[in-house]
Amino acid sequence: MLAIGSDHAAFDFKEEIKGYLDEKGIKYNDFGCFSKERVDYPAIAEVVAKAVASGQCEKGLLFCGTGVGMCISANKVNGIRAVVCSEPYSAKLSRQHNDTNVLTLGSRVVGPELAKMIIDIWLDTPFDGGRHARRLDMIAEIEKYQD
Ligand SMILES: O=C(CO)[C@H](O)[C@H](O)[C@H](O)COP(=O)(O)O
Repeated sequence: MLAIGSDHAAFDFKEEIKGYLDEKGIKYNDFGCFSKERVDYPAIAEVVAKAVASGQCEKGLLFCGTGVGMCISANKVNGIRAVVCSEPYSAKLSRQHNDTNVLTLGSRVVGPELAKMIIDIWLDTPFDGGRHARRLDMIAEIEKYQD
């Protein structure tokens, strides 16, 4: 189960991606927003990130105008490794090396077809583990100091 969310800037974009996920038979929980009325992206990022961090959802997809605000906000939740991507290479490597669990995209940056390609490769690429796991452990240690 994916957790997905957007602000108003990416509402139509989210609807298009939901249709794509439906075609592929990928289940998701939409945490909003539910119209084009202006909303503040941190509120959406927080609920999606917490759904992932708690294990309620396996991974998260967050969309806003640039993907940047969603990425910054999601990464404030302990256990979240969010990446903003506008091309598939970083999406793939973020899974292999960083085990990212939230992908953010900018509806004002990437078109829907490129977005679908990025989402596909991000969802399909496993974490490599090995030396990369040690580095994720180090990131988790940094989180502990913030409590
Ligand atoms: O948070 C953002 C930038 O990092 C997103 O792009 C938002 O969608 C954007 O800031 C919304 O801006 P608006 O002028 O309120 O549409």
